[in-house]
Amino acid sequence: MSKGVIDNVTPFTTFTREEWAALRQSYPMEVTTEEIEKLKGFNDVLNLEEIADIYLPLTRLIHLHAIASQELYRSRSIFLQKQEKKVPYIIGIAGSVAVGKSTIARVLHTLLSRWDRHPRVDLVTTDGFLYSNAELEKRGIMNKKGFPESYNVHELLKFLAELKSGKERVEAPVYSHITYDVIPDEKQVVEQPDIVIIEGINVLQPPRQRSVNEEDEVYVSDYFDFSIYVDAAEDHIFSWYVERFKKLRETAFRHPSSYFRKYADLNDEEAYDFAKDIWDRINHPNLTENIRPTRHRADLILRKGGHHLVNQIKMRKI
Ligand SMILES: Nc1ncnc2c1ncn2[C@@H]1O[C@H](COP(=O)(O)OP(=O)(O)OP(=O)(O)O)[C@@H](O)[C@H]1O
Ligand SMILES: CC(C)(CO)[C@@H](O)C(=O)NCCC(=O)O
Repeated sequence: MSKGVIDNVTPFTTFTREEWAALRQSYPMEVTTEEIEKLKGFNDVLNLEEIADIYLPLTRLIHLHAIASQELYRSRSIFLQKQEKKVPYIIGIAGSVAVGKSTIARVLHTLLSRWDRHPRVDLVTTDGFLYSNAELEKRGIMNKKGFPESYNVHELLKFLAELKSGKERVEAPVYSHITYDVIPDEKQVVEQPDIVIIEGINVLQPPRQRSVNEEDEVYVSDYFDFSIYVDAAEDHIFSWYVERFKKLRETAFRHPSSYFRKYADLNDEEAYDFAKDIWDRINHPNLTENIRPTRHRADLILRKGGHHLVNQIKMRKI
């Protein structure tokens, strides 16, 4: 039985695409031309109706949560009779490799920045917290990239703890999909954000080792104010993985420092076989063993069908 359902009682309310899209009418929400340009800039096949029907209501919901959380914070400061440091509202986005997490994270980034109450939105991917290839080789887990043991979770927890303690300037390591490795000495600086979106396959995973000291047993998601799991049928995700792999032959794989340089000239059939091999050996087992089991920890589950169109939304009631 899944963790999200106990004796047929579920903590989620389910919306069809149509029911969810209708929520948009409760508040006038439009996307400006400037926002459309920004969204097209990072993904030119994004469907704008999808932005309007799915992501505008979602950002409105998150906006309401973020405002309520700011109010709660203010009341707490009054109760404690001291001005606490400003802390960001943190959103986690989880899901399989190639399910579309970074695309959704960027859409939310653009749309959430529109509100005066929380204009400073930052986006951080947990890819930067992967161990370097050299370290993965040393540990003999180069073929486990993306598995829980391939991340420096301690560093990720430290980063989140610093953010949530109101530290003014926090740094995160950066990963390159071109060199297929962490970039040495490059850091992403996050300064006094109102909202931080943390996107990665591992963000809802439990600690790997049980701690001797219970107080040390912290989940990455303990730092989240809101979390989203992006879901889709395996065959869709696999086809998006293959499509992206094929597209990368014309772009990232041609880059002089690309790790996959030698694959830039694969024909379609060879590219399919190569992508399928990586999928079968690494990303698919990771999805079934480590990623999908975290689905019901999310506050919201977005389920996508063909063409990346969301066809169902589950929202946590409590
Ligand atoms: N809403 C969308 N509309 C059209 N294409 C999309 C959409 N979302 C994602 N894609 C495409 O699907 C592929 C996977 O998307 P994306 O890179 O966002 O996934 P991801 O979950 O962040 O993957 P990874 O974990 O490997 O970084 C990309 O080729 C992307 O362009
Ligand atoms: C960096 C991750 C783990 C997550 O984004 C993923 O894109 C990845 O590189 N997985 C390893 C197998 C592969 O190359 O697809």
